[in-house]
Amino acid sequence: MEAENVIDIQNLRHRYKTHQALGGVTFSVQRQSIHGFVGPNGAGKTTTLKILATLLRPQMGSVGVFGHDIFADRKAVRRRIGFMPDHFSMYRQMTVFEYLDFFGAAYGIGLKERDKIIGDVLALTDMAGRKDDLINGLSRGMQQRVSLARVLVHDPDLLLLDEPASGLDPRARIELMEILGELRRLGKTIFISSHILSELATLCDHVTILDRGEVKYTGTMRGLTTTGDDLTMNYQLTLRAEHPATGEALSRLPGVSRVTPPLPNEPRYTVTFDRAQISPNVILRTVLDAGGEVVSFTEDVKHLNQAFMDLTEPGVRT
Ligand SMILES: Nc1ncnc2c1ncn2[C@@H]1O[C@H](COP(=O)(O)OP(=O)(O)OP(=O)(O)O)[C@@H](O)[C@H]1O
Repeated sequence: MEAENVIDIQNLRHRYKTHQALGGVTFSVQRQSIHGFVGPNGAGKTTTLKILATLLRPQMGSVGVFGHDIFADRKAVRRRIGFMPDHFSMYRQMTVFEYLDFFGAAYGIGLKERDKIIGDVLALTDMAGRKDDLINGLSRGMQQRVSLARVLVHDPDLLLLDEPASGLDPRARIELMEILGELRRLGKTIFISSHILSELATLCDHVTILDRGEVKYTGTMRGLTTTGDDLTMNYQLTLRAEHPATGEALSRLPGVSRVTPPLPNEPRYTVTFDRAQISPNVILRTVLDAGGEVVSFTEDVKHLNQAFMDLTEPGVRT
């Protein structure tokens, strides 16, 4: 049986001469999740990714990938990971096909099989029409896709992507996110770093926030944005027109601790409740029974950027 977690990091520490880059990092990544790894400049993201990619030896702590020790079993780990660094490597004078063929050969894939695999990864990254183009002449977004295609050539189970969306325009970024969503559907686990939490919000199901070498949050994306302790919830209720009877009915409900009155000319209420005692469905039914005409009823999530600011400290670590 394979380990439940694809990545398991326990108390990882890493120091560059006098500088402590990672100060006891612990988190895990579940199979077939898209796990965001977010932190400001100098947080230690690239250091962690390089360790996971077996390019940097961990100094203290334990790092397991698919149940293998990252250092003792590094050959077994390398076969199952695909690492995309934060910069595009050389080989710009090659065509897209030559580049992928080169890496396929380096992985020991035979000629015939290579042609098929390269065809598949070019189709997946939507680069089939560019296979004879020189890498040098491609846009940054296209180079990122080639870089991703390269990582896929040996069909790894875990993708380690260091800031793949940096420098991309909004369209290229959205297209990249769509490709990553497709890769997850194909059964891959994706660990992806970024400076920007909101950039990963719709893509990732889990996130770890790192600041100055320390984990500030690790868990579900949803857990990050629900307010306070996990049982207290806030919902925004917007009515077509002000309707005092609805507000009164909600205030009387057991489990509802607060109903903020609507602003003048804006019939929007914030309903705070304990979800151990009452469900959003019961609240909505109460509103309808009271005669309120509902325009929307949605969870009021703490804004992602605010969550990020709350968890990380000001200033850049260099
Ligand atoms: N080779 C190195 N020698 C000395 N210090 C280093 C080295 N590599 C990284 N550092 C330092 O370690 C800390 C963590 O760097 P790292 O590159 O892992 O952070 P990061 O989160 O990836 O940052 P960024 O988002 O800016 O790329 C930083 O303070 C950085 O200056």
